[in-house]
Amino acid sequence: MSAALDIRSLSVRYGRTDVVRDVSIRVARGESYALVGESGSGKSTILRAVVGMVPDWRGEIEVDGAPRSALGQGAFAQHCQMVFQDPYASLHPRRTVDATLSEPLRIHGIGNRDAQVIEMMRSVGLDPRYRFRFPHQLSGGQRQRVAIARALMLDPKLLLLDEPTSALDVSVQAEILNLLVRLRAERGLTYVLVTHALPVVSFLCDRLGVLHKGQLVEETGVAALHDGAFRAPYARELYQASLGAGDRVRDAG
Ligand SMILES: Nc1ncnc2c1ncn2[C@@H]1O[C@H](COP(=O)(O)OP(=O)(O)OP(=O)(O)O)[C@@H](O)[C@H]1O
Repeated sequence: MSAALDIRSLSVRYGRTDVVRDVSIRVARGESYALVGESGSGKSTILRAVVGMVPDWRGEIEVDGAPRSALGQGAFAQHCQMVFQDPYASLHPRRTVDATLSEPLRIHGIGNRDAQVIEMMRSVGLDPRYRFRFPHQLSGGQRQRVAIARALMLDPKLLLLDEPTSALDVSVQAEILNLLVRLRAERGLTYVLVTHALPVVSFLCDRLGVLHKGQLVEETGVAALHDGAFRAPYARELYQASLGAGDRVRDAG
């Protein structure tokens, strides 16, 4: 069976600098995979390459068995969507929740939009009476629920999550993480998550890849976050630095 996401020998350059070097990652359908590593290691760049937001890249990217380049923008949007760190920046300030959620349906010529918007709002835990509110009239957590809802409107199976909770208050982070766990189970989603927070990885993911200076230095199951069984020295360092944080998120989650 083809993978949800198959990245082979991906390299990305900004100007003359290689920021991602020869990275291969295969994420199975229904799996939740985390990319971790220090700031600037190239995590977000990999997600951006998948969604076509970097100009200078080499390698192969397949989504659901189809080469990224063979999927037009419309078809790609039905397979894969990205959720960004800051929902305030990623939502149009002058669009209501209704306008934001109906737009993908309108672009794709999908009818029955009112009912679908209301159903999706319920599905992400947003009261439908917020339907005609603007982003500034919502809390941070509600805004991130709108961003997640927007990503799901076309029923894609692959979600790329770029630090989806790190811009939120700690109390709200747990709510959004729980929502992501529930949505994955209900909809059979595949996640690729970028984060600095290893406790979030334990909570949400099955497997993780450790990036260091643009290279994938280790891939392992999340059990390594409990027993510390990392092989690569850099991955061990990252794990040691995170010790103690796990209990806090497990309690919150
Ligand atoms: N548009 C851009 N132009 C030039 N360099 C960029 C651009 N975007 C990112 N970079 C550089 O590419 C490298 C990788 O950035 P990237 O955002 O992928 O890292 P990251 O691991 O996601 O970091 P963080 O955890 O801080 O978000 C960094 O050195 C960054 O400065």
